[in-house]
Amino acid sequence: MASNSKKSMSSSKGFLATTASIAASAMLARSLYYEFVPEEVRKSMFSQIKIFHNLLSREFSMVIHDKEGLTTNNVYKASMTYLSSLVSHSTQRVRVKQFDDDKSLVISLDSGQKIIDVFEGIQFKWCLYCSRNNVTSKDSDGNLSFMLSNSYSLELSCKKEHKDKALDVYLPWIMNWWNNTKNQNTILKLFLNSYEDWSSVNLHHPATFDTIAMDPELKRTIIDDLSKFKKGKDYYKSIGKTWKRGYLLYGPPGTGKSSLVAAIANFLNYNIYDLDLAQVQGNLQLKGLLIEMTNKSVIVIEDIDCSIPIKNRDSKDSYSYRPKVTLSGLLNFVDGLWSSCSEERIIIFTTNYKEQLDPALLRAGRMDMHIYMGYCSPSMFRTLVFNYHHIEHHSLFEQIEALIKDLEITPATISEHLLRSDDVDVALQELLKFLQLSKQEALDKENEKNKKNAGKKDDKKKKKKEKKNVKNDSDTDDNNDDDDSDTDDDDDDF
Ligand SMILES: Nc1ncnc2c1ncn2[C@@H]1O[C@H](COP(=O)(O)OP(=O)(O)OP(=O)(O)O)[C@@H](O)[C@H]1O
Repeated sequence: MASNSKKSMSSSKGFLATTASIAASAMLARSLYYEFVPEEVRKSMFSQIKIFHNLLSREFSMVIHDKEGLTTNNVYKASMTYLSSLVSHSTQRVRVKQFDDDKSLVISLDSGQKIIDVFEGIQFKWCLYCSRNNVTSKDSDGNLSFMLSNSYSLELSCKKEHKDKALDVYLPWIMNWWNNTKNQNTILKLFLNSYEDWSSVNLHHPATFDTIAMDPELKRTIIDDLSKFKKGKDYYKSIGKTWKRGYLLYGPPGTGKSSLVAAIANFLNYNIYDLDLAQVQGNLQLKGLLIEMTNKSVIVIEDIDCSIPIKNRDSKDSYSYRPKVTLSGLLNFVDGLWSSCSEERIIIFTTNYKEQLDPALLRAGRMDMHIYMGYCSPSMFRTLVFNYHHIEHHSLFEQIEALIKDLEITPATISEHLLRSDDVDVALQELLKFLQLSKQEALDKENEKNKKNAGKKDDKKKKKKEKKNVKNDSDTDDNNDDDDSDTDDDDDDF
């Protein structure tokens, strides 16, 4: 550990300066807090840290592991959340990890990286360590499989003379800070995978069920389904099912599938894990990513038809394809044993081509709801106008809606036109022109097609006629031949 720490010191210099100034500005608030640390917080805190007594060193240090068995250690959570609040002010790139049972954001530093926090004039050094452990698991057939899992620990150290301050004031202060901040509203996160890690950005997608344009009845059904799911902990337990739900969103591009995913996350107040299967090296890594995800999350795999080889399970061709993640690996991910290691999750697949998916993915019970996102209807148009211009009536609505009924226009295209001007009259005029033009183009195409078809029909008729004529000719010839032969015969007879 010591050599690791030394290595990382130099690389974190710029960051330390930022941290120090933040720490100084937080000082006043701290002194108000730490006097009110409840006794039970202090007691449970001491059970979660390991103190090291090194008689030869002039430093005091303690280690806080991320987990005790399967439960995440609260002191670790609090410390990491606190450190992340310091780090989030710096510009350095960090990886983000979130804890299982609450929404507190945690930024995990690179292993070995140090943070120095100055508290009441005392320097406290924090260092994060990561170790890889072998985890053994058994599948339903009793086969053993092994995988590597990361475990983290934080080391806190300071001069020996400040040991009491660290244990009696600094750590309890952090615990108290955490208890006070964790109930505040947090910003949702969008997690993206790169190989075996997740990184995140803030999710600021404004889509809600109010702004999604879709069939009102279908919208109500989805909202009811999600509400039932959210309150369903006991229900899922009573029926012996993992507390999760699967949705398949399908339809042409630009009909709002991604927007619906964001609306679902905003509705449930869940983070989104946007799983890119192309980044995953194999089924084992997929399991690893699954384990890293937290409860209360929406997992989305976009364009599932492009992500996984279609119908690859029985096909001999699958050997030549060699997919990184196989269909069976994905099915295990969706509802295999490993998927039950967490709860309160929504899994969403999106596709433009539902008919191309392997039936195994569509099987009843795997994806609980199949939701079709279609072309814009008049009622969807009204939702979009209201979103962008906050109006419910306009003299052009009737004309526009009549055209929308006749055309296959995506909500994305309508949105794009509505956004072209802040002036609703201008925007709707432009949209009307565009729709009229589209209608004209559609009519021209139709006419062209009809002409072609008519041409083909004429050709066919012509060919039929020609064939008939040829046949008639040959029949006549045959008859003539017959006549001839008769004559010949006659000749012979003669
Ligand atoms: N049903 C809808 N309701 C509201 N806005 C929509 C809808 N469909 C599309 N939009 C608008 O069009 C944009 C693109 O739509 P979105 O990305 O959600 O479509 P998609 O179906 O996921 O497309 P793709 O299949 O290409 O990923 C959105 O940002 C949104 O502004």
